[in-house]
Amino acid sequence: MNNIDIFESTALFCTTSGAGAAYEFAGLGDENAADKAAVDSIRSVLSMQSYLRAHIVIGEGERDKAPMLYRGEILGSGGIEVDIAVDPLECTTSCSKFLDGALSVVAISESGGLLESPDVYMEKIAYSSNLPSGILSIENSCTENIKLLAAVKGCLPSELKVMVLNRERHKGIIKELRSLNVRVILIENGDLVGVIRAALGEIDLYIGTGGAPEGVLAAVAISCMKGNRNFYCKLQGRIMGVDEIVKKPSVLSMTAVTDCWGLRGFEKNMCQSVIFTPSCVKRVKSIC
Ligand SMILES: O=P(O)(O)OC[C@H]1O[C@](O)(COP(=O)(O)O)[C@@H](O)[C@@H]1O
Repeated sequence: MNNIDIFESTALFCTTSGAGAAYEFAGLGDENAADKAAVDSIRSVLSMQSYLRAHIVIGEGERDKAPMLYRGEILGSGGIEVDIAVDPLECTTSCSKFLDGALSVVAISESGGLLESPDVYMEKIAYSSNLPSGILSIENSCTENIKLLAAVKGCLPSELKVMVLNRERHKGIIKELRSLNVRVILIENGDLVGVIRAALGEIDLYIGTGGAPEGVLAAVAISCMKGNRNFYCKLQGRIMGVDEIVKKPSVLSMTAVTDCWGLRGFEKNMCQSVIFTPSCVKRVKSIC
């Protein structure tokens, strides 16, 4: 087994375990209990590892004071030194309400491979990896980016589908999109999958401000895709692309707690995951 295979199986083990633990609380209206179950379960999986020494660089949960794996926490008793970015339960609200979109997510890289970031907000734009790099800028107005994207795609702004988190802070962006007749996909939660879907070309653009942990995890997925890495972000005043966030070959595993992006939610010890590695992107079913 090479390192990437080890990272892949460990990441999958973590997310299937986290998803199963969170699922116990799906629909019970207690976000923190669901989050804590996923956190505890992933922590115990990583603590058991005798072939990894895991350094947590992203442990989502600081911003909303949710249970979390701590940035700087070291788990596992030895072997390969790795960086881990983890969102034990992405879309906690969706899990607590038994709505679509809840996932358990873990990324693993060789030591020093992932950006270490606090759980703060990050501005993000993402578009298809089949389009040229750098045609849009996080510094442009939304209107400028839409006009540039429409010109490169040879279409009208009204033919573009743009995803935005439905938040008060995005009122201005949504107003600009409406004035251009763009089709706006307004989501209540889950910009991690939104950014990945834009990079895969399933939607034309993801734009807006969300969590930095979700941004780093999305960058890992995009670092594994063929083509251009069209994800740009602004974190604490610094503009970055995927290469500044992911510096070494990395893997990402996402397991559905509730139905999400074509993955069936956890059910009778069966779970569905999507795994991104430098050589492939695949969907897998496992028994847990
Ligand atoms: O809800 P906020 O504060 O606008 O933060 C946006 C972030 O929340 C999410 O929608 C869900 O994250 P949580 O599971 O931590 O609630 C993320 O996808 C997104 O990056």
